[in-house]
Amino acid sequence: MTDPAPVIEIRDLHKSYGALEVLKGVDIVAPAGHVVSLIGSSGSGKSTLLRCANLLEDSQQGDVLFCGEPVSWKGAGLNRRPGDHAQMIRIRTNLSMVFQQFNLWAHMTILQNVMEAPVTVLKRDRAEVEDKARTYLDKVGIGDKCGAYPAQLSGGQQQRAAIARALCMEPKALLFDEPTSALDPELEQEVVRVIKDLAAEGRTMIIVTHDMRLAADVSDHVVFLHQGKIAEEGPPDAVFGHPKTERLRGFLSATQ
Ligand SMILES: Nc1ncnc2c1ncn2[C@@H]1O[C@H](COP(=O)(O)OP(=O)(O)OP(=O)(O)O)[C@@H](O)[C@H]1O
Repeated sequence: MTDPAPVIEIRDLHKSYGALEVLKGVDIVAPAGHVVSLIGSSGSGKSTLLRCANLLEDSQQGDVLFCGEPVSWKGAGLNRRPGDHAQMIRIRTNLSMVFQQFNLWAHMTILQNVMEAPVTVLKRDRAEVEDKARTYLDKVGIGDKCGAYPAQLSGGQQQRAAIARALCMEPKALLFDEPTSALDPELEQEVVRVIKDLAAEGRTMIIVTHDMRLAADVSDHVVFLHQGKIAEEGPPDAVFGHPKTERLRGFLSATQ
């Protein structure tokens, strides 16, 4: 059976910061409903790749396609001009990102945080957005925290609020950048459960993670990045159960 149509396609992506070559020609495809996890040592370029995918960073070479449409700054003909803003917002709306450090607004309640971008950036109807926001907060298990401020929540609750905020954009795909790395182990599991539920619903996701169990449990495809290149990839059973390269075997034994 052939895979469903790709939602995200990354083709031959190259990214440098000055003389530092971080991505050296990376190809990744995330078909609709699939979960792709990116694993690899610190500094291998995982976060940079996600940031290029949703236009937080520009790349020097290669393409990022969203539902077949080029979204790299260069590929989309974007030039950081004011007129390009609308297209950038459309792309970011469809590729909603969850960050390691939650990035909630401290001066807003949890409900306001979740509603902020759909109401002020996307100009959606406030009452409809509020209904959706409450539904997504219930879904991630913190429906009773609508009126609380981020500082009044645990890290796990804050990250679940950040996931509700990403869902409230009604994106076509979710990008997670180490969503559990800033959490204590017991809080980590609350967030892992939510991500597993999203995977079971058939959401398209790319997850950068240091949590090999999470990658093994939720992924359709696992990509092992080493020094800016794909060193090995495949279904989780193969990557974790039968690693082919010495490099991946070394990485996996170091992370156990
Ligand atoms: N804005 C930047 N300017 C200069 N160098 C950067 C910048 N962002 C990242 N780098 C460098 O690029 C390399 C890859 O960083 P990146 O954050 O993508 O790695 P990573 O695999 O996500 O690492 P980690 O697992 O530690 O988060 C690192 O050497 C980092 O120092």
